[in-house]
Amino acid sequence: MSEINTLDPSQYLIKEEPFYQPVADEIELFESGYASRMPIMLKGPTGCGKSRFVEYMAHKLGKPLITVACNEDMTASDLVGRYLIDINGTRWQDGPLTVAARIGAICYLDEVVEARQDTTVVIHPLTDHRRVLPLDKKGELVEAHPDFQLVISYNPGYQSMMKDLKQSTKQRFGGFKFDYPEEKIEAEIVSKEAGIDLAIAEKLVQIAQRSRNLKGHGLDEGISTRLMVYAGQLINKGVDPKKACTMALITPLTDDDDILDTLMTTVDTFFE
Ligand SMILES: Nc1ncnc2c1ncn2[C@@H]1O[C@H](COP(=O)(O)OP(=O)(O)OP(=O)(O)O)[C@@H](O)[C@H]1O
Repeated sequence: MSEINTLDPSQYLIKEEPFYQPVADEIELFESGYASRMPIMLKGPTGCGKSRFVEYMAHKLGKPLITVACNEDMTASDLVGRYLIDINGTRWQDGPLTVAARIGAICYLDEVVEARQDTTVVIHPLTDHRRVLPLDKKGELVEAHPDFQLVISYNPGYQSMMKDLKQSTKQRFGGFKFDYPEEKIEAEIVSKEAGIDLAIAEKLVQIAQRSRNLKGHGLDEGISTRLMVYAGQLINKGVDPKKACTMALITPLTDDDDILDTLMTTVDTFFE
């Protein structure tokens, strides 16, 4: 692929408005943060709407969105770029962070805490008054486009001493604390996303809430909104609700047979 294509912002625009159900005043606050291009951190459990929120905001602001799923094997070069060798010799290829800084995209680093600390520090000069990205290997200093914004997410539940952001990284961001929405709102989200009756969505939420009470008592995480949407989609396709719950809500959650039995009993009380 030629570099011209990589730098075409239109390919990163979100064409259709994603459905996002606000929980409080996060939309207005994010807009205010964006006005000063404040780097933003989204904290919260898996599948609670963080990525959807960023997609929605990128669409609302009319800005391209470049998302990077971070992992522990990721190096700074994966973000910034590297030299590649091909038949024509050596050429530089920008990484996603560099592309975003050049074209003025919102760059979303999902699960940033997974990346090693020596990788995360590359964002430092981009997230203070300098707004620059040094490409050391290339000998170039990229000045961020005026529209560029950095957004990161992480799940504090997975945090350990080894996997945490340095204070010097944390204190470069404004933050939003996400959680699963309150019952009524979550049922509306599941009903709308999966195309099922509100009454059925409410039952799924009840089951999820029971599982969330088991967090720390045999479960690392309770059932997420995402899994409920999966269950709802199966029900929408005519799958028996009990089977849908087993497949989408219960089986992926744990390998502990006792907990699986407990959760299945909960499903039985809501769906005959
Ligand atoms: N407020 C919301 N409005 C609309 N849909 C939502 C909302 N919250 C959750 N969802 C639904 O839940 C799904 C999972 O949300 P999302 O992918 O944003 O999770 P996440 O918090 O980014 O998770 P992860 O940390 O695992 O990446 C979405 O695809 C969407 O169907």
